[in-house]
Amino acid sequence: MDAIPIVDFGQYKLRDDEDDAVPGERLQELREEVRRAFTEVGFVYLKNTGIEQDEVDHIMAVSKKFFMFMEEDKRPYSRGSYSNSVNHGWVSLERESLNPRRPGDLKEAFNTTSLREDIAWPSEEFRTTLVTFYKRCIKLALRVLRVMALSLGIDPEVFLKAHGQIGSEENGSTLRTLYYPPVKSVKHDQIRCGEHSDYGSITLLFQSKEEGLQVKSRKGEFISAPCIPGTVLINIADLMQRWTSDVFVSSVHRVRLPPVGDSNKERQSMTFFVQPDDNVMISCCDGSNKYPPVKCVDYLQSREGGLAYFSKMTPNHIQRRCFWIFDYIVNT
Ligand SMILES: O=C(O)CCC(=O)C(=O)O
Ligand SMILES: [Fe+2]
Repeated sequence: MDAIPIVDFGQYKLRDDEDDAVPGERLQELREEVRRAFTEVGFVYLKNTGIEQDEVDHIMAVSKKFFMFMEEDKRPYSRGSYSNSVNHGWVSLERESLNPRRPGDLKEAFNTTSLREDIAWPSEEFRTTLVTFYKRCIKLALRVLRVMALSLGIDPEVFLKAHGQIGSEENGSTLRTLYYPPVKSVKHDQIRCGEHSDYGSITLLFQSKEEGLQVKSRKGEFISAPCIPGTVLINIADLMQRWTSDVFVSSVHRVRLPPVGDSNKERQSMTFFVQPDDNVMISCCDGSNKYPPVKCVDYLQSREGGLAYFSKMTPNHIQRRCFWIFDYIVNT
């Protein structure tokens, strides 16, 4: 399978009146399709999830109001300025290179990592909109995780239990709203978002209609993953690949520049990066010893720039990480 499949999630869509635990038999077809997508491509479009395109468009419109603020009005909300939530807040243009061999990504982002009441938000509208959507994403993510466990023939609670504290300070799951501004000047090799795979368990991805997202197929070619209105694109992340002993694959993806002639087109997207609870031990779910057990928070920190990881990085990568840490220290 080379294309990203579209799977109908209607059997298990978010409904106000329904409990999360739907009998496994009702999900029979769904689990087979999900297994196929995640073992062969690592990405799937889910339709009929209960999250409608209007809702997504509205959150992007509210996010855009923030991205349109003057630089100095965004700066107080920078990532690094929230003492209890290091990953929460605004990430400025070119600040990150998801592929460290490339110059900084041509994107801005705002991470919602904490739902605490006592943190400052740029506006009440922004806060309620993002916090409400964060909670909607949790509900959908837990349903997807349940189907994934069923599709592997393991106890359906295995993944759910490991995400039992999602939405609290004991779990680092993050809703990221992204803004790709019109492209004015481009450095050599610079793109909107460099090649990378995500770190945690799964990612829920929502896009505006402007194309750019590409996923690396098993043949090693980048295939385009456009917005299909009304669907949610879900992908496997690295910790889930490890957890499933490489049965589910975490695929590399990127966001290319707009085609010449469309460079004034901005783009928006939102990602909900789902992670297990910080203190959960992740051991291969098939009972094998393919990878030794690892504590979730240790794994994620090593991926996000822990010292142990420095030995594997290129000088360019180390330089960027040091810059990020310096930035964090200066801002706190
Ligand atoms: O903007 C997109 O479509 C994808 C962004 C992404 O892959 C990420 O932030 O991890
Ligand atoms: Fe990603």
